[in-house]
Amino acid sequence: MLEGLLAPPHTFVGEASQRHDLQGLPSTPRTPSLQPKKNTVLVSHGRPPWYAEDGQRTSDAFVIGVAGGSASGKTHVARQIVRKLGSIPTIIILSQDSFYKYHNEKELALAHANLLDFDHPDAIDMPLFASCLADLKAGKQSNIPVYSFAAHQRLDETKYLYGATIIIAEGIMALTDPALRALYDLKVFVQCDSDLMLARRIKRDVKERGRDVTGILDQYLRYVKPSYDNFVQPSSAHADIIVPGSNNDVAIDLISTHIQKQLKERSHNLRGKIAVPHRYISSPSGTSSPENILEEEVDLDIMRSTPQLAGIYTILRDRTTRRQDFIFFTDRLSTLLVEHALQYLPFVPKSVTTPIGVETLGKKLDTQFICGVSILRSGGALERGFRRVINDVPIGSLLIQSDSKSGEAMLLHVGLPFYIRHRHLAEQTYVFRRLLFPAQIGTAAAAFMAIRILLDHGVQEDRIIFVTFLVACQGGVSVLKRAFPGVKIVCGAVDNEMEEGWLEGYKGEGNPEGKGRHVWVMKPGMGQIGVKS
Ligand SMILES: Nc1ncnc2c1ncn2[C@@H]1O[C@H](COP(=O)(O)OP(=O)(O)O)[C@@H](O)[C@H]1O
Ligand SMILES: O=c1ccn([C@@H]2O[C@H](COP(=O)(O)O)[C@@H](O)[C@H]2O)c(=O)[nH]1
Repeated sequence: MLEGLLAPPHTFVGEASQRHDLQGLPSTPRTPSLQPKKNTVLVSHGRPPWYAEDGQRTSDAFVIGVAGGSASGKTHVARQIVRKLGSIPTIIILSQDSFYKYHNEKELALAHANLLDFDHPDAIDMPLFASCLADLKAGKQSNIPVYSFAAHQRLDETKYLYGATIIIAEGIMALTDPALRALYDLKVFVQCDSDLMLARRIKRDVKERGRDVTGILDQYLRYVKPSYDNFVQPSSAHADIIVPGSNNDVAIDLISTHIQKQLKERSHNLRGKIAVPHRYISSPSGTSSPENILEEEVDLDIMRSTPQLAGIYTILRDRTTRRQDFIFFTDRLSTLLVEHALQYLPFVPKSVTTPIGVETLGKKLDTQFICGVSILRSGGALERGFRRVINDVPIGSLLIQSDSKSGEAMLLHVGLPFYIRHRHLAEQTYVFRRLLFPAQIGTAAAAFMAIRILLDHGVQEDRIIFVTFLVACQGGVSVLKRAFPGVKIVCGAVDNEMEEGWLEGYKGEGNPEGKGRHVWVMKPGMGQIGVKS
């Protein structure tokens, strides 16, 4: 009995990362709903690899700090930069407003009477702002606070963010704090006339923040203007670029060009490096079979072949197999694989008393922290087996696809379970195992990316168990093990390697002239698993 195979209670706070497609956005906003949202990972066409062949991250996110008075146009500048950058894979506009401190009853009463100073640097939780920004810059996840302007309060939820190539941190105090300034690659100050800022603030706060004109003016004279003069305006001395608060298209063009140049210098082509078969495997000596090479040199756990296992694979490879049989045997195979993979979970001795009163020593699972992550869409087939073997297990998903032009793996969606999203859980779980499910390891590019994502979140390498139906390319899997030696790879079968090929006449997305397409194909005669769904 697998006692203890229960998920911890799901006390979810915060949302999964929301992603917004920027493709097709007009160059000037038409409706507010088309504005790039703050505190959300904005995705254009997917995120290409952000790590090298050795599995290590190649660079931090590029961070821009944008400061200026209230309603000077900081958000407008940030959004225009996002629009101009268009094809940048992933961007976050991180707002300092999220980091206003929690207010007690007394402070709330003052806030609603416009008697609380929100414009002093102490009103903002600067250490939290800096640590969230530092995590995001370093490619880690962050669960940032959510603040309500209408309620003047930090809410009981957080927002999960992960995976930005560029971060624009904006706020009135974005340049006042030395710890924040140290995180920026580019510092921008938006300079605007005070009367224009006041006029804009009245319009905006009435429309968007549930305020009345008298209250806005009281607050402005008491706190906003003095703070601007004492703290905000002086911080412009730290800026690399001063941008005007209106008619600022030229300045935004210059900033965008600078960012593009910086990113170009950091870019690289990963796939060309990791998809080389046999790159790290010495050539087979004598009669070594692919299975032996993989088991000995790559430390792969290939399930022992039994007549029943061979029978299942034969059915799955048979082109005449009916759809319902294919699904049935896929489920059976996934159950066998997951049962086999459970050996990597920690078990401790447990003594129980039997119905006839005899004490007997057994085992019990020594962790509650188990979850699954599927790589969509092929990994979905293994989920059923996983659910059958482990009760109530949370399963997340990653959508990773190859770019039609470059062949590079592209991350399109991250939907991770609660305790991978929260770093303190991921890091403290010394008994934690994560099961990761691609159906088939081919070039390993998607598997490589999936492992990097888990490591970015704080999951320990030796607690990642990679379960797959088929290893189809020796080169791919060896590169994977070379980069992440601690990861366990469990598979049911090994097929001959895949070949890189050129599909002549392919006409489609990214290739309108039909000049052909770079593809990976199985060598002639090889069966395919997981294509009949
Ligand atoms: N360059 C600009 N041209 C026209 N209107 C602008 C410009 N910059 C900002 N605004 C308007 O001013 C208001 C406040 O701008 P916003 O970017 O929200 O300010 P901040 O983020 O600095 O508080 C918004 O209604 C915005 O549309
Ligand atoms: O509960 C709150 C918190 C803040 N404010 C005011 O907001 C601005 C900063 O936001 P911008 O988007 O940069 O304008 C600041 O001047 C505070 O006075 C608030 O009114 N209520």
